[in-house]
Amino acid sequence: MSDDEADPELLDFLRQHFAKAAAPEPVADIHVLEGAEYVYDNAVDVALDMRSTKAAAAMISEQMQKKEYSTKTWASHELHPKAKDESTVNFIFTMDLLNFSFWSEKGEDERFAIEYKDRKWTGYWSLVAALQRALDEDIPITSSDFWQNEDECTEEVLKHVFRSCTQEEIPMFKERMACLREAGQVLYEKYQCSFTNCIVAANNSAAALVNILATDFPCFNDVVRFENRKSVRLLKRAQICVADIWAAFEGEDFGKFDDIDKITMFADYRVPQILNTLGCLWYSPQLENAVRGKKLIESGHSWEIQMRGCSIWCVELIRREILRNHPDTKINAILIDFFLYDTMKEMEKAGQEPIPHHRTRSIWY
Ligand SMILES: Nc1nc2c(c(CN[C@H]3C=C[C@H](O)[C@@H]3O)cn2[C@@H]2O[C@H](COP(=O)(O)O)[C@@H](O)[C@H]2O)c(=O)[nH]1
Repeated sequence: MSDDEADPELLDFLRQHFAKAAAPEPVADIHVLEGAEYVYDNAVDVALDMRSTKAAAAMISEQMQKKEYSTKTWASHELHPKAKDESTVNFIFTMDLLNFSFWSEKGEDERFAIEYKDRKWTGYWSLVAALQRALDEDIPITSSDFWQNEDECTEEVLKHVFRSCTQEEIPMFKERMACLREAGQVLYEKYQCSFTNCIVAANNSAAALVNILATDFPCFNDVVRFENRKSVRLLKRAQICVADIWAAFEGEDFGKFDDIDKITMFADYRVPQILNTLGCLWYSPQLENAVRGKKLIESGHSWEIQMRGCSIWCVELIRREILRNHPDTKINAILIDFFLYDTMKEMEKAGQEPIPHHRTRSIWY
């Protein structure tokens, strides 16, 4: 057994110990869907088109079957870690701490990009490439001890980790450094410096792990106030972190969750774009003009919340429609989301973006 592989007896002992010590209140839910439905019911600038949503469900179900889309697809991505051990858990935690706001207003050749394995990587993949490159350079970028060590993990070292091969540096560098410092501090204070202890404390509950992330790590607490009257939990990075672990471990070992289907779509800036392209999401003329004009939409603006909330609700309706036609399907909101994101990236690569994604700069997605 390699050092990294978890000893089942030790895991059980830790599970018992942490399950008692740090068990959050019995978690019924992550309360994301109810907030998304509220936003959908009260949205005036975004609407769902049911006919297109039904058609999308049929297309997605058929395409996912054809491509044999499953949790295995996650590790098939060239840059994603393949090892089924603690090093991958730490990689995913680091990655999803920083998995936000890669978009740029510069052209394809000037935008922030990471050079790795003789290729230029942009967007989300630039983050994954930067982390892999740092590990290749023996920089312990996925270690929370390192993040906490201000003598070793200096701003200069982090600038080196995220150095661009263009003139544009990574967006929100300072916020990313703050996320690492904060997470390192929380892991030190509450989880013996290891994220795997958060997984053990969640006791095989995806909802519990999402709530641990949202409660104990402020930079994961993606909650908005919709039109000053309702607090809505969107929890995009907390949810995608749990989903990435579930997919990377194919639902086993560190990725074993009894309630994984409580996880919703991850409200980012790519899936709303493809849902709009598929005709599922409709924008009011003012909103459509703002998106097409690549206007900056402030984080927390009603338009932004309507696009994010209605996207979560739309993917839920797609999931229910697929389940209605295929009662024994394994397809859940996570796999639908992963499929839609990957499909949108293929369209982007082919230069087929009928409408841009919306422009909001924030650490939440
Ligand atoms: N909803 C959703 N959002 C996702 C992803 C991913 C990548 N997940 C990988 C894991 C399994 C999948 O198969 C993917 O290969 C990144 N993002 C978000 O998109 C934005 C980056 O966009 P761009 O700058 O164009 O790369 C940014 O907000 C980032 O947080 C996803 O899957 N779903």
